[in-house]
Amino acid sequence: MSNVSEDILRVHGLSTRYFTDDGQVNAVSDLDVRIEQGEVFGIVGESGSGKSVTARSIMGLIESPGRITDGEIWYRDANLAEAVRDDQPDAVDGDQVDLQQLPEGIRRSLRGTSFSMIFQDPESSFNPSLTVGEQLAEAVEVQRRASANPRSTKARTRGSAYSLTNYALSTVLPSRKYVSESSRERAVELLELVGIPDPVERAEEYPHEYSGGMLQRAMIAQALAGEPDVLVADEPTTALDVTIQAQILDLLDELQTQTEMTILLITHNLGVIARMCDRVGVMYAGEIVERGTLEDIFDDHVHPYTRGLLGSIPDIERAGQRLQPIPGNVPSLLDHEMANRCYFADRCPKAMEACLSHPPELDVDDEHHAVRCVLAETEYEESRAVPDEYFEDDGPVTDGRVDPADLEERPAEQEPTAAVEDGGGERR
Ligand SMILES: Nc1ncnc2c1ncn2[C@@H]1O[C@H](COP(=O)(O)OP(=O)(O)OP(=O)(O)O)[C@@H](O)[C@H]1O
Ligand code: NI
Repeated sequence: MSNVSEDILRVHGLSTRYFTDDGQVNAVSDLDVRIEQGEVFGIVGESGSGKSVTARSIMGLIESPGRITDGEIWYRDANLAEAVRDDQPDAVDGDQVDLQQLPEGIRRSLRGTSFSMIFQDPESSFNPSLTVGEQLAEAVEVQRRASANPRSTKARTRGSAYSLTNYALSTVLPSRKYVSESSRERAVELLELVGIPDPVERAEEYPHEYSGGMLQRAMIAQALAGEPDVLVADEPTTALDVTIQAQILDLLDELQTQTEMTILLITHNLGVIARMCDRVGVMYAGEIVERGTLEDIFDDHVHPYTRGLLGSIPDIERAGQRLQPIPGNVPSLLDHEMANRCYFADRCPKAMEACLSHPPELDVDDEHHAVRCVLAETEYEESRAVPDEYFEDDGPVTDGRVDPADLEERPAEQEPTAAVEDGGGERR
């Protein structure tokens, strides 16, 4: 694991809302995350818990009717800090910069070079009418221009002025005819790096000529073209079949080791978390409800929701047994339908009177392990339990159970990662 306290990213009090015709959707609320340089940080939760909105907020990719309404996103980059300091002193703290306070042009210039994102659906990342090689070469070209910008140490010693304008100008998308031969060569190298056979030939092919797994690899190559410090991977393997899933996870793991980049990995699959991550945040209803190391989450969890997620993992040793989905529905995130209580209380087997006010985040035993649940401080007492009938009129009638597919898309016998249940042999 990486050195303690070298945070590359520090998200504080992040709230992202969507202002829809039905009302305000509280997609992400008061979210805190610290990600250390070089670690793989996982975010896990059921569908609709706000994982993708968190990822897009960090990337600066929230579109109307959505908006980040609150919070800070501190990113550690000494050269960026120096470039910004004069114009926007409030946005700088030592070698960290609050991305939320940067003009959109600067924020945009960081995408691809400082932050890259890969998605569940690789088709969306490629233009169907250009070859994969051409598109990768363009991505490389953007990076080449960016590294000629004042942020690089080389430019700095040559005495270029640090300014926000230089930043924005340096990463304007090049037109295709200016893509250099060396960028084309680098594109082929990238295809090779992500394990695409015959990369010279494959570079000449169009996206539709690639299989799903190959296109996923190509998208990873595209994300790596800018040598990003932080890779945000949103369900990068969900759409793939299990063997390919395992290969892509291996590839990400290998690339992470080679490049020492930091990865924010989003998934609803705790098996993927166990296999890939150093630390985890469990999301529910737009909040991180429990976070900590793998041990904290898998062995010493406090939140009944975390317990519930673990119970819903297919168990290889008990193959054939039914999953235990968490009863009840994910809550509405519409502001006017959210009661000011623990959002999980209506599904929680241990809901007590204290859960009827919204819990703050509480430390468990060390600085890494924190939970939004009164059980961090109080023992469960049956005499204080909220009666089952209490929540029956609270919001829409539940139609029974959560679809286990929301939590785990693969049947037990195909599950690629048994690490969750086998005592953690594959955990790092
Ligand atoms: N463009 C949008 N307009 C309105 N609401 C949105 C929009 N995008 C997301 N939301 C809402 O934000 C909430 C969180 O969505 P998000 O996509 O982050 O969930 P998720 O945890 O990534 O789920 P999944 O596992 O299904 O991808 C949901 O209630 C969703 O309806
Ligand atoms: Ni999502």
